[in-house]
Amino acid sequence: MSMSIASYAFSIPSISKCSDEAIQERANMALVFERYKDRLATLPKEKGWITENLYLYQGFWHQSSRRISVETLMALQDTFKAHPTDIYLATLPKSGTTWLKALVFALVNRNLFKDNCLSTHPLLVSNPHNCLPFIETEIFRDTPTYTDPHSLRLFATHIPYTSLPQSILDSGCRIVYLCRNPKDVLVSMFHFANRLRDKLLGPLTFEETFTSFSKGVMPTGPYWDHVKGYHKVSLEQPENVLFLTYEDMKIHTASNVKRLAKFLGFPFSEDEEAEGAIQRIIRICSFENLSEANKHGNFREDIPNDAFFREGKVGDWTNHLTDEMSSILDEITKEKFHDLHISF
Ligand SMILES: Nc1ncnc2c1ncn2[C@@H]1O[C@H](COP(=O)(O)OS(=O)(=O)O)[C@@H](OP(=O)(O)O)[C@H]1O
Repeated sequence: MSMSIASYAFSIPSISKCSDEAIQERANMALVFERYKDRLATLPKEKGWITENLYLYQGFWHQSSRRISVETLMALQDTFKAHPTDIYLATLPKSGTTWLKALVFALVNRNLFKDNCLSTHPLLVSNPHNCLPFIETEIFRDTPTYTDPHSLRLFATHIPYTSLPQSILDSGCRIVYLCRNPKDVLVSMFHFANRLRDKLLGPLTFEETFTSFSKGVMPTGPYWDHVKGYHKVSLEQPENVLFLTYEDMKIHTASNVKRLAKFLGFPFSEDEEAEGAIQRIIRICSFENLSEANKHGNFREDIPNDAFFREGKVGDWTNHLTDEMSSILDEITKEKFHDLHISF
């Protein structure tokens, strides 16, 4: 299925949330948590990273009582209706979600924000997470993000492939999966969790996060099963699922943005390429530009904007993992990915 930009009306999510909406959202969240509390109580649990516990549901570990949580997943599985034209950006947390959201938002909306209005480009005045929502948070909204039934809907999700709401699996919509070296995911998650973790729970040590990660216990982990689920379907249904890696995106950014645009049905014309449209998008979404735009303010009441921007580099794990830790993760990855061609 190929689309042209002209054939779709975009509704860009509203960037500032008024306080009435936020209050309503919190009330809706409380109702969802209440509805699934009995099921939650039956699930095995382990010590959490950001929240006190993680719960094992359908083979993956999830937080509870948060916007992205096991109760939200259950509610989505019960009620979420996908459209065949939806686009989902799937990632394990800390794999480059924010960057991918920015790139996809910038490329599909490129005709709305040309050079002359760059200073007001949504990505340079707001957090990419405001521009492209997670389906996990849609469940709490009274008014859906995309109100126009004909608009193309762009969503992100951390849900493992095998737990996606059935309507997404049945809809034939497109999914982009971004995967990152497990050692950099671990390090990024370690820093993120310690920033966001409730102070009453005390800080996490790197050793304990390493042990949990190796056992597969991290939000929406095991890491390896999450990656394998999407990788398998990208081989079976390449027209529906595009599999990318953060590391390759870093080295070959332009060719990957071009590939993304084609896969999503928004290919760059020769003229656009010649006039530098791809480079413009890459520039807007660079770590430097996005982190500068998100130096201040909060994404949510409990999440500062700058928590999503730390180093933005490949290989920061060398500053955190001992040789022994590195070999252990290499061994697990080799064993779990032995039949896959994924390189970082
Ligand atoms: N524009 C851009 N380019 C490259 N890298 C970027 C960019 N924006 C964010 N980052 C880095 O991505 C890491 C955060 O991961 P996620 O965005 O997946 O986090 S989240 O799941 O949405 O919470 C986190 O990685 P670490 O720096 O290694 O912690 C961010 O710094």
